[in-house]
Amino acid sequence: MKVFLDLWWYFKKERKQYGTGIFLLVLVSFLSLLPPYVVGVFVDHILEETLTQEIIWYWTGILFILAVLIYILRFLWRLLIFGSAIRLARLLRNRLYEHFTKMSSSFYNKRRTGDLMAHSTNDIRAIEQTAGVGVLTLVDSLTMGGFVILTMAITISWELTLISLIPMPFMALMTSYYGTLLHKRFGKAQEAFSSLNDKVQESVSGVRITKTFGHENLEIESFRDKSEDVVKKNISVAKVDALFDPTISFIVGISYFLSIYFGAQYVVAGTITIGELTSFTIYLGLLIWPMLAFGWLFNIVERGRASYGRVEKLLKEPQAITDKDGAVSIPPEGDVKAHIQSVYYDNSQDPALQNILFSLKKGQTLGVVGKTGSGKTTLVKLFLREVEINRGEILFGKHSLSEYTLDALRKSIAYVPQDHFLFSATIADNIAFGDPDASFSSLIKASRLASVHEDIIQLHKGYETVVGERGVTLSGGQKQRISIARALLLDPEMLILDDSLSAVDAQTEENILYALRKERRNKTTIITAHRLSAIKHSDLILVLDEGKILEKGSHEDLMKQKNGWYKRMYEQQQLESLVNRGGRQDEAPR
Ligand SMILES: Nc1ncnc2c1ncn2[C@@H]1O[C@H](COP(=O)(O)OP(=O)(O)OP(=O)(O)O)[C@@H](O)[C@H]1O
Repeated sequence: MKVFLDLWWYFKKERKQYGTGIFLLVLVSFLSLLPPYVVGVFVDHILEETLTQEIIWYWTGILFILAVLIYILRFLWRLLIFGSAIRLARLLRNRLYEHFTKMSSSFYNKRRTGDLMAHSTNDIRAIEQTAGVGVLTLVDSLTMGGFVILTMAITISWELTLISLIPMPFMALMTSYYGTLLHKRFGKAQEAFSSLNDKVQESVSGVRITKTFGHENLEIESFRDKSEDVVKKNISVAKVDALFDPTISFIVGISYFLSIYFGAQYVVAGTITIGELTSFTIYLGLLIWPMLAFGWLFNIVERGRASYGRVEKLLKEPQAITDKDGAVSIPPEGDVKAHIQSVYYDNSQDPALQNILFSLKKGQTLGVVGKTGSGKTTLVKLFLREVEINRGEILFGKHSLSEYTLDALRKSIAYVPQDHFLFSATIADNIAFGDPDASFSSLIKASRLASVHEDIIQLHKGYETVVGERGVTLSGGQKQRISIARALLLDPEMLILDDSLSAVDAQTEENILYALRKERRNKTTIITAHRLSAIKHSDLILVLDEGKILEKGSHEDLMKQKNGWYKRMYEQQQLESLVNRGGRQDEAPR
């Protein structure tokens, strides 16, 4: 029952709804006691031959009014209690979602997507059940059970009531035992479901690679295993679940047996009337529901407790990177001065970056190159505060990056990641993602700058073409350029292109870079690349190697360094480009 204490904050918050709902529920329980009493009255009148038409009209009239009243009250309490439970689910779902959006990439590296999806669906549903059906069964089993027992004891016979209740403690023992068993098995079933969810997510997103490697059968087999596991674990839950009803019916059956056996003797002895015994057995029938409800209550509460525990644990997971107290909320603007002594990833002993010093005037372009794994992405992620600097700082405008709110940074900086992502929406919506109110002409302008406008208008519905998983398939280069257009639409103070030109051809790359130089004259740009042509025109170029600066300067400076990495790479790439063009020198050297 601890889960009710855990949810107390919500019950307090919705106290009006829950209070009224519970009051009506208790009222219904109370009103339900009348019909068995009326049946007893009828039986005794029939036996005593005193039943008149007037008595029939009187009591059936009362029963009719009662039925209508109970009908309305039942509708109302359902609305109040279940409505509040649904709102709790919404609240928790939104909290989880909000939390997910705030978590850093290391959180997602540790967690499986399927698991997170299972928490947002199954666990929330189990909590909703606890706050709805759980509250109903708790209140109903206690009040209805209590009222019925009291009525039987007071109005008929307390001795017979005690006798009929003898089997009940066994019911409490059994349900508590089943409840514990269920808790364990439900936890395992939930884990298996998470794992299946994860498998589906992974298989669907990786279906192309699976096909390419001809691993369909292996995938199908592994999916079957997981699915089989879910079935097995759910059946083991169902087995315990299935024990509840028969156990309770059996125990209630014994109660019936005892009350009829002893009740008949009381009637013979004249202690109670036949009408009263009839009422008594009907009351006993009314006890079945509260007892069943009590059994279910354990079941529901156990599930709810497990689920609430998991959701709470997730919500308590701290955000790795948060705003400082009194952080500056004005979006940064101005020069950049980086003085990075070291940057470590959580799980790593070696620094991902060390001793990176450079300055950039507002409006300048920084090019970052280096071997794969040299730290280029890590460096640009510092600007977004996706990764934190351990020692040192980066000044952007008047303050260090860590002194701005994350919101302010996001407003100033637009980032085009290596692994671009398009939503299942129209191209227009994808581009307008950062500014849904942007005018159509600004979308076109951004697309032109990103050299993707011509490609878009060739599609059958132009900007209204749906892309992403359910839409047309675009080439890697087209997706990259749409991602660039999405960032350019914001006309950000700082634009970061993280190897974002890798999938476009040399000519398109040249066009985009030319457009950026022209349009973003006063705005800062950072470009990381493997192809040196993408950063050749930068005001400052950093060559990184194992997280350190190997070379630093403009293209001209670096070309002067004899046997330098940059010079060698540039010449090699020039040669490759020449070979690719079939030895034609007609294009400008890049
Ligand atoms: N989330 C992470 N956790 C731990 N180590 C990481 C993480 N991300 C990157 N690294 C490590 O940090 C180093 C720099 O990686 P980074 O991605 O910045 O290199 P990069 O130059 O951008 O590489 P590429 O050109 O392949 O994109 C690598 O050794 C990498 O293994």
